[in-house]
Amino acid sequence: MPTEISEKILSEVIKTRKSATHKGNYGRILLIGGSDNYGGAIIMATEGAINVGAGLTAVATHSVNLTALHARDPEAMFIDWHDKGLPALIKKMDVIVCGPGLGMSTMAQQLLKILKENVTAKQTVVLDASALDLVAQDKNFLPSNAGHLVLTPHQMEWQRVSQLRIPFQTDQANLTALKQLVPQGNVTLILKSNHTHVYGEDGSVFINPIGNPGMATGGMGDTLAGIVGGMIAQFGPDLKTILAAVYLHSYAGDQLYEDNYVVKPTALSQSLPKIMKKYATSLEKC
Ligand SMILES: NC(=O)C1=CN([C@@H]2O[C@H](COP(=O)(O)OP(=O)(O)OC[C@H]3O[C@@H](n4cnc5c(N)ncnc54)[C@H](O)[C@@H]3O)[C@@H](O)[C@H]2O)[C@@H](O)CC1
Ligand SMILES: Nc1ncnc2c1ncn2[C@@H]1O[C@H](COP(=O)(O)OP(=O)(O)O)[C@@H](O)[C@H]1O
Ligand SMILES: [Mg+2]
Repeated sequence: MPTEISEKILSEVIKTRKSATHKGNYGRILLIGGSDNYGGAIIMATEGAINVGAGLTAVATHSVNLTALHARDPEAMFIDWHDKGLPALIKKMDVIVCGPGLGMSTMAQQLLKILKENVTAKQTVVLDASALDLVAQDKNFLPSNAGHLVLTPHQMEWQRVSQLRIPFQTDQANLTALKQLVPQGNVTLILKSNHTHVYGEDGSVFINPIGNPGMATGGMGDTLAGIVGGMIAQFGPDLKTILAAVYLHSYAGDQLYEDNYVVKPTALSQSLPKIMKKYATSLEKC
């Protein structure tokens, strides 16, 4: 039986910031995605990362998205995803989120190749959306040389990757498929649904008991990918951080659903700093 994630995970993971710190202490994250058709996806992922408090956020996307990105989120740095400086930038990051709005083009495939060639064991890679669809087409796209991998498929994406049709996605079958996909085991699977399951490196299984159908809106998963990446950038790649990110996303969604028919992903992101402040546990002041 999976263990229910509970509210206490938020105060366990979210820490009050010490005075003697700077942006360099809260992690560097790069988000790769946003084709000329799907710019909104990478912007929503970026808003997730910024609003959970990633120290430095950079975005590699199609140049057509630059103005919209900076108009909404001037906190984010931008690099054209064709830029020759991308490999060097990847090397500087703690976390790389790849996939929201990436698309399936030759360029998208090239970007996954560049990611795999430049990522190291010190880094965490979060793969979402199109990046997972490309892995489903060719397992060689999986950057398994990263220190830690986090996969965030919805059930249909997981069907494509694992070859398990949705009715057959039981916990046991999912764990077996995950082991086949990443034999070295440095992977966490966030299998999204109305009650998301999380599969840890050690074979542990968790279920998210909260969330609501107001969250069934395009961009909600892109936002989660950014939240997961931003939380890992700042609190480290432990399973607890990942569970807190999943819970926080749904908790924020539930707060908004109390008096909204639909939960807009951008509104969810904007509500995060206030919620996190409430759950921050005190550290000794320095
Ligand atoms: N504003 C934007 O730019 C947006 C861009 N998006 C991007 O569009 C690309 C395609 O992703 P999509 O997910 O839309 O398309 P997919 O075709 O990969 O999956 C969506 C379909 O899967 C099925 N499905 C079954 N179980 C599901 C579950 N539990 N959750 C969700 N879907 C389930 C549904 O029929 C749904 O229509 C990705 O790159 C994605 O990031 C989407 O994230 C939506 C918003
Ligand atoms: N009915 C629902 N109940 C709870 N959570 C939901 C519901 N529908 C969607 N969600 C959540 O919204 C997110 C949707 O992710 P995804 O399908 O990848 O969206 P997108 O690709 O459009 O950004 C997931 O985190 C999922 O758990
Ligand atoms: Mg998605």
